Amino acid sequence: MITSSAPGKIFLFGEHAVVYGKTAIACAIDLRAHVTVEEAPSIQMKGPGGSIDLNPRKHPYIYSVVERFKDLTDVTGVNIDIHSDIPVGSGLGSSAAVTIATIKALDAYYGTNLSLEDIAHMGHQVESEVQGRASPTDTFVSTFGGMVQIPDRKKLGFYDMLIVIGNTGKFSSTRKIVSNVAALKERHPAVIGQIMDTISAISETGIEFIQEGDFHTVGELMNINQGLLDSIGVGSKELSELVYASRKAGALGSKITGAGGGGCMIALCEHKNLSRVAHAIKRAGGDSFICRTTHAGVRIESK
Ligand SMILES: Nc1ncnc2c1ncn2[C@@H]1O[C@H](COP(=O)(O)OP(=O)(O)OP(=O)(O)O)[C@@H](O)[C@H]1O
Ligand SMILES: C[C@@](O)(CCO)CC(=O)[O-]
Ligand SMILES: [Mg+2]
Repeated sequence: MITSSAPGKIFLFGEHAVVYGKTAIACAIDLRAHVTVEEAPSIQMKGPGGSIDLNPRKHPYIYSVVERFKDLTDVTGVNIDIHSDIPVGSGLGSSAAVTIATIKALDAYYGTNLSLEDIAHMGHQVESEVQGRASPTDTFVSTFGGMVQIPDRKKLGFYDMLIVIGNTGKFSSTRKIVSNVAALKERHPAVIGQIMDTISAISETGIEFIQEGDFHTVGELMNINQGLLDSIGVGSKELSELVYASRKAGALGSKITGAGGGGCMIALCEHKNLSRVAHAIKRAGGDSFICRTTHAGVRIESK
């Protein structure tokens, strides 16, 4: 029996634009997906009512991972059991964390000796297949941990940032939102293209201020990024309510994280107003919790 785990993530800047090769900054967080694999008569997923055979409609990410292992090795029966701390369909990279942790667990189980680069690459292929379009961000962060710049695949230094996550509790499918943005871009290529370029410029400017530790300016840039996310149709009334409540309570900046449409927003805070912001998000109807950024990427927990 082998157990692995991989982290979820937040986007400080650049979701959606990064799907079109623009710059984004994302960071791993201390919510993880845990995957246990053990010998079984067929390829199965453990569920609440017992184990069932792996099904591409019910388990698209895991199915795609297993299909890729069939190209690498002789895939024998295995039971896959997922326990994840990461809310599903909420912008915190649950799909990537589950995908990357499963790749690592199967790699150890079948002895395929994949490098971290191989794992991130396979994870990106899986997300691209299931989502239709995907940037390498979520799978890269989940593999390597820490703060990263995409598409350069560059690990930035570690910055201890105080973040409150606000969850609207509304499920959103990244696949669907990404395809809505693609359709909008097709209808208005020049307009949306320029918005994507501006988001890229925000990410690049943001890196400088993160490195200087000027979090007031980082927050200001997050607010500008939020306005542009709204403009490409990935906001919602509930997300905006949490964003404005957090700013009124003193957040330095706040924005959607991940695909949007529902799911989570993040608020960058100073120590003195962390709990005020967390309470304000709750009063505005969201669930809220303080998030720690983490160095730790994918790893084996036990063998
Ligand atoms: N604990 C889990 N067990 C099984 N499948 C999961 C689990 N968590 C996530 N998934 C898979 O990931 C899908 C959600 O991924 P999706 O990309 O839409 O949202 P997300 O990854 O949470 O958010 P984002 O991509 O915006 O960061 C689920 O529908 C499911 O297929
Ligand atoms: C919306 C998006 O930019 C982020 C999802 O976490 C999609 C992607 O990068 O694949
Ligand atoms: Mg996802």
